[in-house]
Amino acid sequence: MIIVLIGYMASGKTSIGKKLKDKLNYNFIDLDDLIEEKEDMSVTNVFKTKGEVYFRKQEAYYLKEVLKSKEDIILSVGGGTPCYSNNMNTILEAPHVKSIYLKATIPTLAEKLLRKKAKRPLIAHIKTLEEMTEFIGKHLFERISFYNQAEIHVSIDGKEKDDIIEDILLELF
Ligand SMILES: Nc1ncnc2c1ncn2[C@@H]1O[C@H](COP(=O)(O)OP(=O)(O)O)[C@@H](O)[C@H]1O
Ligand SMILES: O=C(O)C1=C[C@@H](OP(=O)(O)O)[C@@H](O)[C@H](O)C1
Ligand SMILES: [Mg+2]
Repeated sequence: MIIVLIGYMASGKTSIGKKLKDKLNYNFIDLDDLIEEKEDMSVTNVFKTKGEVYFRKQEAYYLKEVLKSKEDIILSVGGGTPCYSNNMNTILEAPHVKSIYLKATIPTLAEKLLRKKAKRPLIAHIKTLEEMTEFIGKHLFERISFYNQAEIHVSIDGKEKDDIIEDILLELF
């Protein structure tokens, strides 16, 4: 089975995916890390030197490549992955795939992202909690219809990573 973790930036896709992999003894792939490895460049530098459109093309290409695998994989995608290039349908239609939305409220995301914005080119320029809250409000509104299509929804607000993993396991098995 391939378990795909989706959700907004800083909802915990990468870090929860890494922990879940150890629990389930699955392989782990982070789509951003895979792109960085293939491009031999950070996501920030791909955005800067090649542009977002190029990044989205690579993202869609490597998503399809990973979903072809027959192995057990936890796949953490980027926050934008489900929202471009028909990728959400690709995820939903792939055989042996379970999609999980790590769902968070705007205040949770704004507070986290203000501290963790440096490596996220879409929000790195945002300075105050107020601006971050306004940006996420608009951005999440554009994206939520994609995220909501995931088969399983798990709320992350106020939870430790281990509690989120428990909730995911309860939903999965
Ligand atoms: N439930 C949580 N409690 C505390 N910190 C968290 C939690 N989930 C994620 N984090 C931290 O928030 C940051 C962003 O998480 P990350 O896994 O990179 O999110 P994503 O891949 O969805 O952007 C990381 O530093 C991570 O360790
Ligand atoms: O939301 C987005 O469009 C993006 C999210 C990032 O991944 P994380 O959600 O893991 O931060 C990364 O793919 C890139 O910076 C674009
Ligand atoms: Mg990530």
